[in-house]
Amino acid sequence: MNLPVAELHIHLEGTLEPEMIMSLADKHSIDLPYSSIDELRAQYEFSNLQSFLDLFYANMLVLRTREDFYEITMAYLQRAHASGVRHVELFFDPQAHVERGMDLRDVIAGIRDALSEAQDRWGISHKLIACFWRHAPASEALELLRLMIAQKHEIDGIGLDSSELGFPPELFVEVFDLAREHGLHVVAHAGEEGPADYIWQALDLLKVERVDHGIRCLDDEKLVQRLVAEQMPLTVCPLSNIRLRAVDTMADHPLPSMLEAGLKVSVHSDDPAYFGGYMDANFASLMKAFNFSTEQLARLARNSFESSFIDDSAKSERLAEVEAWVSQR
Ligand SMILES: Nc1ncnc2[nH]cnc12
Ligand SMILES: [Zn+2]
Repeated sequence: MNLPVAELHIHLEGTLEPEMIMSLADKHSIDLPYSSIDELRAQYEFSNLQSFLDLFYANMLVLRTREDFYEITMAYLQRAHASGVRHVELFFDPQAHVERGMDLRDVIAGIRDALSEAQDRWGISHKLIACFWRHAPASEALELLRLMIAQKHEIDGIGLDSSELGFPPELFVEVFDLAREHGLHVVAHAGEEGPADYIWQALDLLKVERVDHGIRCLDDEKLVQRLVAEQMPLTVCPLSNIRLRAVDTMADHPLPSMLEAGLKVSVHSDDPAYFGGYMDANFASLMKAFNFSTEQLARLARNSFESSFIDDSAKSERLAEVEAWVSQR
């Protein structure tokens, strides 16, 4: 299809493919509880968000060095390039890596090396977003953010992820206030499994610029009206929603009605190594279920660039690529 898009909701650690888990475990002599890739793959059946997160956090322990972060980021960017991604805003979970003794500077340097190389090789532009865990105390996130600011870590924004239910955005007001004071962009997962109220909190208390997922907004008509009026971006992840059972089947996915309602939605891959594929697989699955028109596809692509944090002139260039794609259809 080759639709040019911005990938705005992708967790670096969620691109860790089973083959790389095995090879990194081998490289670092880490004993995994699986003896083969097939045995590992057999674990990839999820009943909800938490059942996925348990495996996701266990597997990412194989990432140990700056080179590992370079390798996983490069492998992702190569796939992204092949699936039409022209701009990426990459999430990573700093707490996961600090917790096992890594120096965050190595993590970020490895990721940044690959991002710069992809910019030179394929013209993919980028931003880097550190996501804090909502299942961990907000004081821990605050301490880490203060350190990242003091050490001038090269991040462009912060996000909020991990287990949603029981961990409302209101717990993280101080963290988000500090981030905004320092000119960082702010986004948060909200309304993936959690209630529409968490989306209100993300907007009113965290003052987010984008809501990650946000599909549960449909339970609250007033909220939908507000999101439409403000053209607040929602980064929707169709394959993720199916695999984590937030939605039953692709045919039941609310994306077409969200588009129809005038919500600023775009399509993203979340954790593609776990959910059955990258940007292209998400679009292929949507096309099979909904057979979107050229205009619907172009709207999703335009929304992705308009929702991104790239500057206005780069945004215009990317939007022109979408129009060129439309005119070739
Ligand atoms: N879908 C998701 N929701 C919350 N936290 C995550 N971390 C990685 N993927 C996530
Ligand atoms: Zn996510």
